[in-house]
Amino acid sequence: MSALPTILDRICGEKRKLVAEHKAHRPIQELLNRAQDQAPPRGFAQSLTDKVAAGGFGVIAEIKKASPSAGVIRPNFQPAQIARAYQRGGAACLSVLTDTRFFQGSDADLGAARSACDLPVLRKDFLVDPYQVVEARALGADCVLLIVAALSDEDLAQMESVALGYGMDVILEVHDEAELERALKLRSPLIGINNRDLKVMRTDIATTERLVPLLPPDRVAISESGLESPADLKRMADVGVRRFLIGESLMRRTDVEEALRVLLAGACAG
Ligand SMILES: O=P(O)(O)OC[C@@H](O)[C@@H](O)c1c[nH]c2ccccc12
Repeated sequence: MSALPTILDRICGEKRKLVAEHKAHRPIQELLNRAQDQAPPRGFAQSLTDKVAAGGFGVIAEIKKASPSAGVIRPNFQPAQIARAYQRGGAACLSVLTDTRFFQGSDADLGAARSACDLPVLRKDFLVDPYQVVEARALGADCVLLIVAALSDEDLAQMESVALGYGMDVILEVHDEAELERALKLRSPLIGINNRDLKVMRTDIATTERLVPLLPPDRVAISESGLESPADLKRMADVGVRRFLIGESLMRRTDVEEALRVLLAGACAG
């Protein structure tokens, strides 16, 4: 019995073809050399922890022009400007969508955002091959996201070890109990609980509330997707979660610095 392909299957299928093309154009050795030439990663997990230790929230603010679920989110899209505004607004880290086909992002967006500020940057893409992890470091990325639903245990372990070998941080993204169990067999302490089900694109922040009690004490949760208001962040803080990945609700606002500042101030008050 074969289930219908999900959106995640489609995206990852296309990604595999793209990676094959990239490999033909740019041999891995060239990428390895470029990755080797990069300055060391800016501490991504550390930056989140610093904000939390100071009594605040660690926000990974996302730079994203469009998404499959929402279409175009931000028509006037200037990654460098947004990066600086996010930093001024209190972000701990940035996430930059580099997928072109579904999110209208690019590798160049990551470079532009990262060189415009001092924040550590997550390369947000659908990684299906270790080649893309090396590519991420060659682009200057400080962290990669590995989507447990999209990868075998072997691929996860291999890609994680390449990233950790470069001193990058790794977010292991899960959406349910079975995926969490697989993530816990890996080494990275950062567990991204995606409130959005990438198979059907439905979002419910109760997902974080359900999964976070299952995390052992040596892992830290990052609640991802669908977070919009100070009340949402307070609800997450009530179950002990103080690290967030926030995109669309900020990207829809003209002044993202003000939007982030207001969100954080509202969540910290009362
Ligand atoms: O825009 P939102 O709802 O605030 O969500 C941000 C982020 O969590 C979301 O973009 C995301 C989480 N995991 C992903 C994996 C691939 C692409 C995108 C994502």
